[in-house]
Amino acid sequence: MYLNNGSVVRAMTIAGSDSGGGAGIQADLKTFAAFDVYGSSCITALTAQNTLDVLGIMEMTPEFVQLQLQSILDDIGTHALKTGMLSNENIIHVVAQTLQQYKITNIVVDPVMISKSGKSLLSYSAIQAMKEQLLPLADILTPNLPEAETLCGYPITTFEQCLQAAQDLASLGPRIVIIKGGHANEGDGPSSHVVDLVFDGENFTSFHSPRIPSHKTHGTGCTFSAAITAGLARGMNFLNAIASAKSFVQDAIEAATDWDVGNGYGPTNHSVAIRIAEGVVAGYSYIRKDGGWMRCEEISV
Ligand SMILES: Nc1ncnc2c1ncn2[C@@H]1O[C@H](COP(=O)(O)OP(=O)(O)O)[C@@H](O)[C@H]1O
Ligand SMILES: Cc1ncc(COP(=O)(O)O)c(N)n1
Repeated sequence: MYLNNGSVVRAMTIAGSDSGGGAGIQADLKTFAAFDVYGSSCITALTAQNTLDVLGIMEMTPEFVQLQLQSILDDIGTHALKTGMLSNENIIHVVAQTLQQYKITNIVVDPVMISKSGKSLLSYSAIQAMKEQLLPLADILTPNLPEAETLCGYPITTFEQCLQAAQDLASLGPRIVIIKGGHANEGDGPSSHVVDLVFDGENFTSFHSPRIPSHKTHGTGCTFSAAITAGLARGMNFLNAIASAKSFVQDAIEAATDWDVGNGYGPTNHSVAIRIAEGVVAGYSYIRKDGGWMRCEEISV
């Protein structure tokens, strides 16, 4: 187990259970283990789910969510924490309250709303609670494109709109916003690269990787945010944590391309070695120019 100053490094996830094992709590704990980080979990809802569909959802009561959080935080503690499927506003409320009460740091919020199979994982009425109560506590917010559109309230179809959306989301509280590009250009056929855009309140960095032509992408968002959380728990700075997470997800999709697990959006393969920011991910930084942003320096973290 990875040690930091002699202490076992711990990470925690607050999310829904995916009975199929590809997303949610199950993906998060597999990712923490791959990063050699001890993982604990608070389950917000059970889903009866496979790679084709979400057949049913059973929500926990807010009281039981709170009890799980207290039981972990009073004893085990955590160096970083992520949220995934939160299901409703009452759960969001107790989660936000408890994170403040225990002064949790290194909080990654993955604003999970809809499964790859198209089912809602967050009630519509909970979106405002997420914006008002949870986003101000987030160190890192990781929406995919449809989630960023919902939180912003406008469509994002161009790179310029994506730059604007990241700034608008940062104004709601998170220190760092990453808009993930897995869903880009879905209407006109996917592009050859997946670009994840990072805004830290002042500067933009974009991470580019080849788009793997695969349907084994169930749980990629959960895996990505869990990998960032594990990186933060291990003491990485945010860019290194994001770079390591992106290469981990890429390798996990690649390693699952010939898997026969399920008949729909198959899970990724978490049994891949982690690469701790070895200059493997190409990215770009941006400078302000003529009232807009210009891509300039190529970076590798
Ligand atoms: N086909 C793909 N090839 C390579 N990377 C991908 C692919 N699809 C998604 N990713 C990566 O997986 C992560 C999750 O992206 P995305 O699919 O947009 O999120 P979500 O799973 O929340 O919908 C991002 O880092 C993204 O770059
Ligand atoms: C419990 C749970 N949490 C999150 C997701 C999102 O993952 P995906 O978008 O890949 O379906 C999911 N399907 N189930």
